[in-house]
Amino acid sequence: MEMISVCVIIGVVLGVCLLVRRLNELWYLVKLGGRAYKSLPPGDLGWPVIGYSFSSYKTFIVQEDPISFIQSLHSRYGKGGMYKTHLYGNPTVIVTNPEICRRIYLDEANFKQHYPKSVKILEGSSGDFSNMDHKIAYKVMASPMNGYEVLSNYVDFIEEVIAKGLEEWSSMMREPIKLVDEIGILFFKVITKIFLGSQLDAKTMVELHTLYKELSFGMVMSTFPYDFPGFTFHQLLKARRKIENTIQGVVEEKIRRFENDKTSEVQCQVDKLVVAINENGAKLYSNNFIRDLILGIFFAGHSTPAIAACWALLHISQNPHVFQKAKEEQESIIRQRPSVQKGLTLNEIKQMKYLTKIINEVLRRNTITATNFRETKTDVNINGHFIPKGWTVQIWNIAVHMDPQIYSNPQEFNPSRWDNYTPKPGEFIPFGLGSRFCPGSELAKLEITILLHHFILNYKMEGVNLESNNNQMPSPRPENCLCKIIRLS
Ligand code: HEM
Repeated sequence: MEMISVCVIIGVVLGVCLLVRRLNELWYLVKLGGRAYKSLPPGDLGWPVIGYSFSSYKTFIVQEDPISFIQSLHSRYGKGGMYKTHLYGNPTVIVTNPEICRRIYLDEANFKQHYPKSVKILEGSSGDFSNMDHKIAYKVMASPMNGYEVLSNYVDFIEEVIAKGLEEWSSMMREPIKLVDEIGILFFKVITKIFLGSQLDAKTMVELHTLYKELSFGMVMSTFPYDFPGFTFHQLLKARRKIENTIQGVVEEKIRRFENDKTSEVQCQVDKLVVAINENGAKLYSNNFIRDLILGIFFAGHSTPAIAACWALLHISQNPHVFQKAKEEQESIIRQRPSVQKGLTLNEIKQMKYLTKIINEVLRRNTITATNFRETKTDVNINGHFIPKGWTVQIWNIAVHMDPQIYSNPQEFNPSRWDNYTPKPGEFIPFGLGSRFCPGSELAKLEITILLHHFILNYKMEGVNLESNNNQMPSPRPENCLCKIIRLS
């Protein structure tokens, strides 16, 4: 009798679980209607509210293996490259097929950028930046970082910062350094110079760098975006306010300089924005716009290229044949240099064909921006699959780059796979595509190239532990990589 009761209880519990588990499906079935529901991409909406958020969290944070999440979708629902799911409170379609990723990136009529609230925090608090027409805002962001002439102007400065940085790290030989942080500080110097004209003092630079680290950590961990003491989101807002205050101080100082001295020289992008006026003589960009623009640019402008550069140093140090081939190329370029020439030129950088392959391979193998987010503006039909208006679409750049049908043996770090290889459209998307294509891509590649050039010719690395301490969020990065940089005699 007792046995029967236990079985009944277990049966009821399982039945209830099964029913609850199906509630999300039933909710969308009723909401969309049977036909529309059936033409959604294959997949599973999971539990009510939480959907598959915990699985996604587990694969990124606990297992540090986002590809296993995609592999399980492939094995359960086929390799169509579009899967419905439910993540972080939103019905979501995950896209892993290169052609569909490309199509979504380029389709501004049907898709808009959409990030979780914790990431949107980067837009700043005033709304002046996010409400600005995107084409204008993009031009303001991209113009100081693109084009042959513009970039030529930065080569000397970047080289100086990097050469000094490497020298300092090697002089602290007994103390291992946290590589990704140290490179981040160097690249921070570059981006502040480009946008502010001068560098911030060392203390402010380190403070900002630490606050930005808090920000990126909080953006990931803040699963509940509510501003209550004790919640990560609360800490996130506090960090952002501190960053805003510091940047605001810098912008106001510049405004005062131009007010006090009308002939003051315009030296950098922020100067240009501060003095810009419209046809009626009114200020073109509000102070809040400028502050929020800088807040976002500083975030994007130092951490992502630093992570890529760190991976590059680790890979070449762990692959002696790659290091040797790269060294031969660098030495050959230096041998051809006129004796009067002091430093690198952009023309020399353009000759670094093998180094370019190394950087491409890093951007593929360690896709820094693993996913990008969009939202459907209207009901959309792609390859016979229906995506309802208002759904989130996650473009999985990392899945494209780790697809064995596109890149054989994708786990292998192999710069030579780029010999005579041009990826098909959508198959290599480290910087996205379309109107939101990363405006800092050229600058990032320039910084990484100059760092590798100096490292390969003059230094080596010791004490690397590539296998452990990687972190997948917010970007796949060798978070805790400690190493020594040693100058070759
Ligand atoms: C290896 C380094 C970098 C990687 C992998 C990277 C990746 C990306 C990607 C994938 C996007 C597209 C986002 C989307 O479509 O939603 C993007 C946008 C952006 N990136 Fe980068 N980025 C890097 C370096 C930089 C640098 C150095 C800067 C500038 C200082 C920068 C500034 C930006 C900005 C401002 C956007 C937003 C563009 C917009 O929304 O219109 N990035 N980046």
